[in-house]
Amino acid sequence: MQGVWTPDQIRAAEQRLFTRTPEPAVMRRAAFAVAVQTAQVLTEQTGGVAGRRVVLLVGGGNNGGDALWAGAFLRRRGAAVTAVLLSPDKAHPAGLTALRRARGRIVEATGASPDTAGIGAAAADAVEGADAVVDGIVGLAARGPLRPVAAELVRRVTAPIVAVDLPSGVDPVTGAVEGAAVQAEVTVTFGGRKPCHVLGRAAVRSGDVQLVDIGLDDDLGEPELRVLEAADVGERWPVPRPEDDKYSQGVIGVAAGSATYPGAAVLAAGAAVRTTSGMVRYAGPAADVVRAHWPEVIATGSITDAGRVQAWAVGPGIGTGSSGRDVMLHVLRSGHPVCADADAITLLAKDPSLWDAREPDAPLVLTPHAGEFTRLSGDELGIDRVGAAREVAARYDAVVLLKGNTTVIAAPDGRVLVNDSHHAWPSTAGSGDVLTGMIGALLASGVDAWEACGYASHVHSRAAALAARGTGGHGVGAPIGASALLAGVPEAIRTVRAAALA
Ligand SMILES: NC(=O)C1=CN([C@@H]2O[C@H](COP(=O)(O)OP(=O)(O)OC[C@H]3O[C@@H](n4cnc5c(N)ncnc54)[C@H](O)[C@@H]3O)[C@@H](O)[C@H]2O)[C@@H](O)CC1
Ligand SMILES: [K+]
Repeated sequence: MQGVWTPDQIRAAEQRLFTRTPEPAVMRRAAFAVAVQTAQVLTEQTGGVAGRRVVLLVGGGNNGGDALWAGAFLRRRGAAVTAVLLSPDKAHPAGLTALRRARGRIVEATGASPDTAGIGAAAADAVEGADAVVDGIVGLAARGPLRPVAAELVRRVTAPIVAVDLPSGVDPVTGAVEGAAVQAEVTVTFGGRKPCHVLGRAAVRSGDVQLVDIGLDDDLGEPELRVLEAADVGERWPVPRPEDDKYSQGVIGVAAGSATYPGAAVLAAGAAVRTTSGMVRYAGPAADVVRAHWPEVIATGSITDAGRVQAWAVGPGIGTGSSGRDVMLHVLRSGHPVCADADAITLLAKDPSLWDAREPDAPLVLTPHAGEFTRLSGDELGIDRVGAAREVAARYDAVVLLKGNTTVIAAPDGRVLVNDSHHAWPSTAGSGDVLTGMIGALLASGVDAWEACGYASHVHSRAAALAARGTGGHGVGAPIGASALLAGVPEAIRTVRAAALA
């Protein structure tokens, strides 16, 4: 599991670190790692470091200081280094001295012979001719979109960029990207990942995130967000043990679909079949169609005849009328863990009396997309998706899995898991029905609700990528439907289990 800390948490930890290790020593360690990564990028792209042209974009804070020091280290490897200063009077003094001593070149962004955008000729030439760029414009202190000169320089870069701490132009806390922002090849970050490395478009802008140990670990405290790695998921994925039988692994009930729209039922029930080896029951008007697709599912027409289950997956395609409401009453009164999706969420949002049917201690998972989330919360979903999911999770005492390119999974006690798949293959009709079946099956096998959402979400996006990219998960990929995603689930489970065993 990877931890993610807010800039405030990182700064507080840094202050404690500086009582043991002097700040300049910490900065040099950070900058050295930036230099190593830049050398690697240069070698990959141009076959070497000596004689290659490196441009440092240097803002007026310590982020720029890191870049200047990195430039001094790169001079020792023979690179030709030009620092472009965005705030010449605020540039980090010790970093500037180090670069000068190493015979780096220093120019001002808005220096002599400016062009129509106000960029000086020397800076414009340097950026245009660079083999690699180090982005030290702004780091933890970033506020709002990039200022115009910085934005203009970033737009002009065509060389690969190594971002210091985070790609300039993204919001460190929310991951929002408004206006120009660096698209990094690699981001070298220090002490702990920050939210922008794992949230939304900023995660994509970060490229490959390299975490450098600067000695902060003991001072960081509880992370703000957590990210599951393949091995975490594989380690805990339920598989049959020698002493197991079909009942001991959990029986899941699926209440989804309708006679007119049986697809949701087929997908959710099929997902449950492929997620664990326990038993799957289906209750609803699509029983015949479900049985025809999945002979292993015990299907019945009415929820009252469903038989014993250990968890329910409910909602996709059940409608928002009185029969859907009856289904909701039944599953909420059962006292078993429930994963409520789609129409189940709409029903809960429009009919608050349904909440009274819920057994107070039974875990409830809500898996809204943005529109359903708005119905639940009563507010438009803004940029702070993490805060919004946390608030709704606490309000309803439920685990909230907020769908989107970055999936946010908030527990009622405030813990948040984030799943950013760095691709969008799961965004296809029916994909949510598959996720619901997967979460339900994990709940039935006794996995904690918050963790079940994290595991299912991770495997779900992995399955989509495998399906889109073909065997082995490589290549450019082609659009998939939810059935293909579902077919990718077993291979996705194999890959996470292999990671756990490696
Ligand atoms: N404190 C330390 O010794 C360490 C700090 N580290 C570095 O220090 C950074 C934080 O340094 P600072 O607190 O000095 O702050 P930053 O360097 O992040 O930013 C400060 C500067 O950016 C400008 N700025 C803010 N928003 C901007 C925007 N939207 N467009 C353009 N410019 C903008 C500010 O006016 C200011 O000049 C970290 O990100 C990391 O790179 C690392 O060296 C590790 C150790
Ligand atoms: K930066």
